Amino acid sequence: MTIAGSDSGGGAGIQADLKTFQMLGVFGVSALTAVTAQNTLGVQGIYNLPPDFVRQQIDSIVTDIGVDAVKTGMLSQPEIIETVVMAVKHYRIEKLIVDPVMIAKGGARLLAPNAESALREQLLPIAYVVTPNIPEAEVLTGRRILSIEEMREAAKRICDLGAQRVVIKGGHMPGPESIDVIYDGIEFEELHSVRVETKNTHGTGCTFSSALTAWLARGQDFFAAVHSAKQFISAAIAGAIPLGEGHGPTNHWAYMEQKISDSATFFGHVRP
Ligand SMILES: Nc1ncnc2c1ncn2[C@@H]1O[C@H](COP(=O)(O)OP(=O)(O)OP(=O)(O)O)[C@@H](O)[C@H]1O
Ligand SMILES: Cc1ncc(COP(=O)(O)O)c(N)n1
Repeated sequence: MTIAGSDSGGGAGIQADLKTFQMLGVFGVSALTAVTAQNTLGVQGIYNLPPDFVRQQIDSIVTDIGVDAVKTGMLSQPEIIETVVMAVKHYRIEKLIVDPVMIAKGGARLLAPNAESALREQLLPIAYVVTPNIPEAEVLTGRRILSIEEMREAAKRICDLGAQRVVIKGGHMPGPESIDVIYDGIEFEELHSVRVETKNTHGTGCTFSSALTAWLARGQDFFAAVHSAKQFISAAIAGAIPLGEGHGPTNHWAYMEQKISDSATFFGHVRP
């Protein structure tokens, strides 16, 4: 399940999450927190849903269909965070993947400033894994992050805040490689990938965290799931789609296309 906002542009938010779940063979369900009028140029409008109605959607899903893993994206308001925290505790959801979405690429706030403390103090302590980008990790820890060493220190601090595991995404750190730091509370790992020169990176964070959620739902262990999610996002960025005038979306079917062309057979037929 994804608990997140709708991106009318289809590259981020609920739409990115459900497309990713589908590509990875996971049945996606959703609880919407907000509806955005959004395209590749930015966010033109935000309509928050009432917290009670967010809870109602979660109740409808969990009491009937059930969930193997839950991710959160845009949570917008402190009241929505409190509602999600209560529901996660009530249903004893263990695999909670928190993507602490704060600010969209174009600069629009997707989390009210007065919701940051609720995210830090209430949501992080119940997270199985948190996936901040560098600016989000800076807000969560209150420290600047300018190096890999500082990414590691931030990961430790985020675990000290109560999260069980952390992936700090390095997309915002300049350099020829995009380096993510993974920490499970005991061991660190760094994931390196060649930085693709593209402006079409709308939705990279949502897509990465939903791929991670899908692999965790499928039962992969933490480090393996992060590696698999990285493969998915790397293919999606390499094959990103130049739609619109601004930051175009990543390509949610690129990973599967790659897998199909890598394999000699497709649906049992030998490829020509
Ligand atoms: N230009 C790039 N080339 C290769 N990998 C990238 C690039 N940009 C981001 N990534 C990778 O994409 C994933 C998402 O990272 P990123 O830091 O962009 O998340 P985000 O900031 O939450 O996304 P957004 O900027 O869309 O809000 C990470 O695995 C990161 O290493
Ligand atoms: C509804 C919504 N949710 C999240 C994001 C951030 O997306 P990302 O960090 O993946 O670019 C967004 N732009 N819109």
